Parts: sequence; structure tokens; C-alpha cells
Amino acid sequence: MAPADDTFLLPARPEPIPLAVSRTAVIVIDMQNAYASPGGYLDLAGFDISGAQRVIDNSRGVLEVARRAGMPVIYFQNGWDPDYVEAGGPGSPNWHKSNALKTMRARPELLGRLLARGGWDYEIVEALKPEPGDIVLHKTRYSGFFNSQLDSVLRSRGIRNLVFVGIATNVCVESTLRDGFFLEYFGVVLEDATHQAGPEFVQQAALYNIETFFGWVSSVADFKGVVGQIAPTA
Ligand SMILES: N/C=C\C(=O)O
Repeated sequence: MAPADDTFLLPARPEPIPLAVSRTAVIVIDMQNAYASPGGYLDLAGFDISGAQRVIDNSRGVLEVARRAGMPVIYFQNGWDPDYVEAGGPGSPNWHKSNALKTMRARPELLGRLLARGGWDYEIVEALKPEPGDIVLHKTRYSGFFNSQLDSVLRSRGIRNLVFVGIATNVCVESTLRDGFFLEYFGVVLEDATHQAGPEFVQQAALYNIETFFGWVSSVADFKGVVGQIAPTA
């Protein structure tokens, strides 16, 4: 049972949202070399990753105050086994839509390198490595609620509120927040700790969708400003 006094009001759009510390987790979506480092999959596939460093820098501060307040920090790594069995063959829409798989079919020299567990591309970026006590989960599709332990990890901890940072806003962040909505989780995205895959308008479109239909949009400064005031847990 959450202690009554651990609720805080997070400034957000379309309205501030009350969150209980004991029922809130920060979800770090796909902060892997694949999505945030030059030479990673997204960069090799031709996407602009110039906003990734800002996501890394801003996420560090978010995770620092969240850990100090006692919130679980849950990382996702997106990818598959090195033989890509988990990616699915031509009978899976993932085979047709994954830009990582399409890039490797176009550039066979990359086969086995992109989003393959155990490789550099799959690893969390050096500047945002998980710390002791953080939870690291694996996912094989855009949404963190499919083929993963996320729902049971959250329910076993009484978590109902999910604060998102990571990449890509319009793909894995929005997919996971949307599925969380359908599973009765309250989703908040920190807009300046996310970056899109694609042109700038898809960042705005994803934030519009989240704010209007699926959850709330807040900022790194608002989150740090409120959660940073919460006394460290024992
Ligand atoms: N995640 C975002 C996109 C991808 O994995 O292709």
C-alpha cells in the first residue's frame, strides 16, 4: 500500500498529474549504441541521431533524482539473438518493417552486427550504463510490453505510473506508452529526454498523440524540480 504522503504533482500537458513515488518507475527506452551512437544501426540506416547526445545528457539527471527518491529505473534493450531467430522471418511483419533488418539485407557486411545481443550495437551507451539496483529488460519488438517481463515486473512492485525517456519517441517510446495505457498504466514522457526516428514533425506528432490520447507530456526540468525535492529513501 503506497504511503499517503508520497504523492507529488508533476507539471505536465494537458494538465499536472499526481504521482506517488512508491508507484512510479522510470522507463529508459533503447538507449543503446544502435540508437544513440555514431556508427550504430540508426545512424547507418540514414536517420539523424544528432539529438541523441541531448537525450543522454538529460536522462542522466532524470535517473539520478529518480534513484535518489527510490523509484525503480527500468532499462530496455531492443534487439535479437545473433542468429535473428527472435526477429522473425518473412512470415513476420517485423522482417518487412524493421529498418535494422532491411539495412542488413541491403548491406550484408553488417549481418550479425545490428541489434544483436552481445554486440556493441546492442549495448547501452557508455554514458548511461545501468547502476546497481536498476532493472534491465530485453525486448524483441517496439513495445516493451510484448515478449518481455515488464508487466509482471511492474505489477509485482505495485507500479502504476511510468515516466519515459529514450529513443525513438515515435516508435519504441510511443509503442510502449500506448500499450501501457491499454494495460491501465499512467504514462508520462519527458519530451526533452527523447528523440525521434525521422523528421522533426514526427517528434511533435508523437507528443501530440501522447498528450491528447494516451498520457501526459512533461519536461526534464519539471521532473528534476519536483522529484529532486523528495527526501532520499533510507
Ligand atoms: N526503436 C526504434 C526503431 C527501430 O528499432 O527500428
